[in-house]
Amino acid sequence: MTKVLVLYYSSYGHIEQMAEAVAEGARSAGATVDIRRVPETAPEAVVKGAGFKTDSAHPLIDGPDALKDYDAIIVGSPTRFGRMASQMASFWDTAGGVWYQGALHGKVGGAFTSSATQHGGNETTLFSIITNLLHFGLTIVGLDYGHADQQKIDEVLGGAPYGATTVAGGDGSRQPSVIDLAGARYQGRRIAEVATKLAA
Ligand SMILES: Cc1cc2nc3c(=O)[nH]c(=O)nc-3n(C[C@H](O)[C@H](O)[C@H](O)COP(=O)(O)O)c2cc1C
Repeated sequence: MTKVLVLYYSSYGHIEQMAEAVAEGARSAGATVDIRRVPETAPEAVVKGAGFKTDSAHPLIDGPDALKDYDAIIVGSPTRFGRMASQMASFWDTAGGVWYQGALHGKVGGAFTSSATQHGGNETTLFSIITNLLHFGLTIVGLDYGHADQQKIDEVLGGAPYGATTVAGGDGSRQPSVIDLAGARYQGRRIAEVATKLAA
């Protein structure tokens, strides 16, 4: 059975919700899915001062070698100054041994993100994740226009051909919408389907 890892970091829960939707989509394609977080690396004073969410039902990933156990790896991170969060980059920066072994070559990958504003850098964040994954040899699957609602313009929404996104608002009060979550599910399903086909 195809094994999918949804690996994420989330300070305020938007990416956590998107991760669950991505996982749902992958499961709907028949895959076995694990959702894992990367460790918090911000100082305690920042975590407390900025009100980061510290509780989660999802366990931490058991080190970089755990990446080898999956057919597909889908990475989610909030936007930080137009790129992935340092917490996520920091995890990948410990995976040099996995890179050296070429252990992820040919696996399927994808990216999803959240930003405060619609044009605050979510697409460049997706590409910062995708760039990282390409270095490890993953074959990237985005969010194709089969998720047709990404073309709507009558409401604020996330979603780009490069990956599922959501828009949190300047104060973080906007939650992932029905369409944003549908995009995340669609991408999860598509990635699991591609991974299953490549493994056949
Ligand atoms: C240090 C920092 C930098 C950020 N940079 C951006 C940014 O460049 N563009 C943007 O739209 N939002 C930015 N944000 C807002 C986050 O992207 C937003 O809080 C996040 O998408 C919410 O997702 P989460 O609930 O999963 O943490 C930033 C937030 C922080 C704390």
